[in-house]
Amino acid sequence: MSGESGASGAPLETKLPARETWRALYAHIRPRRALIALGGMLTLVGSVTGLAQPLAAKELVDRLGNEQAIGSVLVLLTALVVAGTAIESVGAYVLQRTAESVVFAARRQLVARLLRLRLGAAERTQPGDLMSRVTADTTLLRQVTTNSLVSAATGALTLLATLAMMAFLDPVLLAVTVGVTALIGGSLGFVLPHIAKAAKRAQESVGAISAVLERTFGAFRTVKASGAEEREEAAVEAASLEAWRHGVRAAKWESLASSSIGLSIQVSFLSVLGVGGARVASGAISIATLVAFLLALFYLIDPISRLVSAASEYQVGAAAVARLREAELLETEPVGDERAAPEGRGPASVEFEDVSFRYAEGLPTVHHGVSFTVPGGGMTAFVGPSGAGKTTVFAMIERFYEPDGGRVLVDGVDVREWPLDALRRSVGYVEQDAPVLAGTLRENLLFAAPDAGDEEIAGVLERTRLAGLVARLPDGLETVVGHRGSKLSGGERQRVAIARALLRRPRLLLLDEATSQLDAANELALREVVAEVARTTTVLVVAHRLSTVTLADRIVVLEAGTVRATGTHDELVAGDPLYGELAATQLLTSPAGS
Ligand SMILES: Nc1ncnc2c1ncn2[C@@H]1O[C@H](COP(=O)(O)OP(=O)(O)OP(=O)(O)O)[C@@H](O)[C@H]1O
Repeated sequence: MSGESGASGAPLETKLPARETWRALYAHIRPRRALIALGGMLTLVGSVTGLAQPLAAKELVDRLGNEQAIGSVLVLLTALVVAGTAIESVGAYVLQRTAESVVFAARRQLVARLLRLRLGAAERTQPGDLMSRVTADTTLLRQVTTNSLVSAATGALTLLATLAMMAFLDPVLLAVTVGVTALIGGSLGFVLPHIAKAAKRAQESVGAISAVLERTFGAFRTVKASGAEEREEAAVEAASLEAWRHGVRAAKWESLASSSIGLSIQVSFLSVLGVGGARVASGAISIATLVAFLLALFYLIDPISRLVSAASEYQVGAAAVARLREAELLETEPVGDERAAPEGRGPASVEFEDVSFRYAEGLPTVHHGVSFTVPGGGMTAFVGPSGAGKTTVFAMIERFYEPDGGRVLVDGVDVREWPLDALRRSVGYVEQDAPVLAGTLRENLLFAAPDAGDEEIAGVLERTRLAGLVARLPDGLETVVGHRGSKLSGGERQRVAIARALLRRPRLLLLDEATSQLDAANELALREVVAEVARTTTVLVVAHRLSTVTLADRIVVLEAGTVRATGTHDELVAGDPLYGELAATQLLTSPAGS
């Protein structure tokens, strides 16, 4: 198979209209809106309690002026401060907790979708970029779905309440304040879009870093053997630098936004002091009113800051939500109704009816009307030049891809009518490069059949001639096999993969033989395994070795996406020149066209 899993896919498009961004965002919030409302209410109550403080302070100053007792007002003021702080911190906890839940749910939901992506959709993406969407982008939801939403709501309400109180104190001074603030705050409209753009770029760069890292660690030996460490390092550094640059740019705009609030309050403060002083002198307002107004002005900083930072955070969150949405929109596999599964027993039959297929638009057609029939049981070998479409036959049986024309039938039922789970439960698939996953040997064996018991494992190890290897290993089945099974030999990896497939008790075993040469002992072991499995299961083998083909009950010769001939080894040697040539070289996959 080709289809490298490296940084081969094009990055996904990251544009989402504002309305849809909001809708996607709301979908994350919806299940937890009650808790967010509760957190918001508590925060609001906390802020309102804070807001009562200037009024209490005014009372205090008034009483001082009139030489009245201030003890009770001081107690009230202290109680307000303590209660306000306590309520606010409970509110903050509720919100943070909910934020974590939003992130958790988003991750769970995204991973559930990503694991069910169609192979074609997954191949169009960069795995590292998808990973960063699950890890980094979801984290950004934390702020935007809770804190910034609540900040916006509570900020707006507190702002209104503060303004109302200011109007009550002195409408003229309020007009001065609003005038100055609006003048400076107006510049925000210019700043916010820059934050959104920089945040999006920064997240894309984080995705790019993951993509390069995934490529590097996915092919670590190749990187080392190619002496590519420095180039890979440079690629990560370039992406990191991009992330840094956009992060710094966002920080610049954000600091400009928040300093504009500070500035507007400072200027308002001075203006109110000037205008207010004149009004006190003219007797229009009392000194206590001016003090209360200046305090209220101080309280204006908080809601305005909240509104501005909510707006900034929304811009950052919107970039993340857009990236999550794109990943969610990738096409997933249809599951199908389990109850509709055909009731097959024993070895399964396979039929291709005039199947035509290409991997994607714009790519060459791989199958040009492939037809063949394999009855249940026995072993069928697929041979042909490299690139003839042999592995693709297996991918179609597993319904990794669907034919553009014709039908693929398993047990006489179109694979598109099989529930996917049931289809794949019936099929055991051993890939060409026989991936063994990181973890222990036991974890690898149980990967496809987690419920298999020790006896069953022992039986399969015996059948796949792995019992001796396991006995030799100091930790037996608990031996850690390394990333992609790098601590096992190629032949062992292939047999571990066969053992894994057999534990699933398939009715059809697809074995994509390794092209690499195995030593004589390994090759013999593999032949014995295949011959034995073929007694109880339909075995299809993409064969690269003559020794495998000679065992086959029937052979399908593929060339350039069509079935060229079918028959037994002897029939084909006599009747098909291409097969004769392939067989003569002992190696059944010659380079295409040779
Ligand atoms: N995932 C994929 N996306 C796009 N093209 C692919 C993909 N997999 C295979 N191809 C292309 O389809 C053609 C057939 O590939 P296939 O792997 O089926 O050949 P094969 O006969 O198994 O070859 P080999 O013996 O070398 O394994 C090749 O030209 C290959 O480049």
